Amino acid sequence: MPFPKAVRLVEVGPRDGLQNEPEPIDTATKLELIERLGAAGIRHIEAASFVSSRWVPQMADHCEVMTGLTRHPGATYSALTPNLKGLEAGLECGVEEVAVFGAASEAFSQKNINCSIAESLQRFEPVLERAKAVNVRVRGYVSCVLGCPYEGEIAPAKVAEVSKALYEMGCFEVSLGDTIGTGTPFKAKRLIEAVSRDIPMDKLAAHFHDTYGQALANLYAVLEEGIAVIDSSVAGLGGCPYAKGASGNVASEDVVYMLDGLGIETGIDLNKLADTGTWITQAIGRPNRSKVGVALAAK
Ligand SMILES: CC(C)(COP(=O)([O-])OP(=O)([O-])OC[C@H]1O[C@@H](n2cnc3c(N)ncnc32)[C@H](O)[C@@H]1OP(=O)([O-])[O-])[C@@H](O)C(=O)NCCC(=O)NCCSC(=O)C[C@@](C)(O)CC(=O)[O-]
Repeated sequence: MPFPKAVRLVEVGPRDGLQNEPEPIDTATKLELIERLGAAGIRHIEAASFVSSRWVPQMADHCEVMTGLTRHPGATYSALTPNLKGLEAGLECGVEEVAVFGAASEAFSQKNINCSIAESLQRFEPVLERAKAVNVRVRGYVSCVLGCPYEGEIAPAKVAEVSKALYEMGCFEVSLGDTIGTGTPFKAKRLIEAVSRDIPMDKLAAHFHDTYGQALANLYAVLEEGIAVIDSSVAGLGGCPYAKGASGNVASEDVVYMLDGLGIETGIDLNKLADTGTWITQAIGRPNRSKVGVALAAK
């Protein structure tokens, strides 16, 4: 299949990137991060998470973030909502798009959201119904699509089954999470082949972590399959609190640099994005995990 002409980047840095930070990050820093990402041309930003603050304290200021952010024209600011309680809280704070998150691994589902895969799908149904009633789009995540920290290998058929359930429930897009970054390119291709039998390619997204340094190679492989939506995190921030050792998402700067080189449009200003990566890593005292970001900063 030819490469897509354009890719939509979903920036998950403010949520996936920051949710695991041990020290509290003030709301003003999160808001400035979101503003800078918007100014760099990113038009889809996952800004917060309406989960239990006992489970994920870093996301406790979700409402202040959603109500305080500066909206760029044409941009969408979304939030995670694992259940109806999360959705109702999000709606009160003006969320315009939400995401439910399940897993292709039973053990990960239990650790992450405290229920089985089947129970999670039951929890998501009322979220989808209520969101539809108020015209809020729902994205669906599937974690552990290329490996699980507790169960090891995960069969593509299992990922396809959970993804199909989310899509049939009404999720407008299903994002496939290589939560612990163990995937490799052929495996990533086989995964997309399996999942795209039931879901149109343009309703799928790749959400790859870079723990083993494979994320860009895996993205190249799935671009060849026709994937045109990529999740990434500025400066490669992040890691999942329920996947020990998981490092951040693939760095947004690295993805944009690769896509620019392939002649694939993103609408994103790489220099502004790289400046944002330099700024946020200095602001929170983290190393910049974007090779492109580091290289551009050194120029
Ligand atoms: C899902 C729950 C809430 C279930 O948690 P639970 O304990 O099973 O839920 P519960 O219904 O039994 O409620 C227990 C308590 O939590 C409260 N509660 C219940 N729901 C909410 C809510 N929405 N917001 C705030 N509070 C909530 C509820 O009110 C109650 O409070 P209490 O009466 O004990 O004071 C919990 O397990 C949780 O918050 N988990 C956190 C999961 C998480 O955020 N994980 C990281 C994000 S996923 C990820 O990073 C992967 C992804 C998406 O990036 C893709 C990839 O890379 O793979």
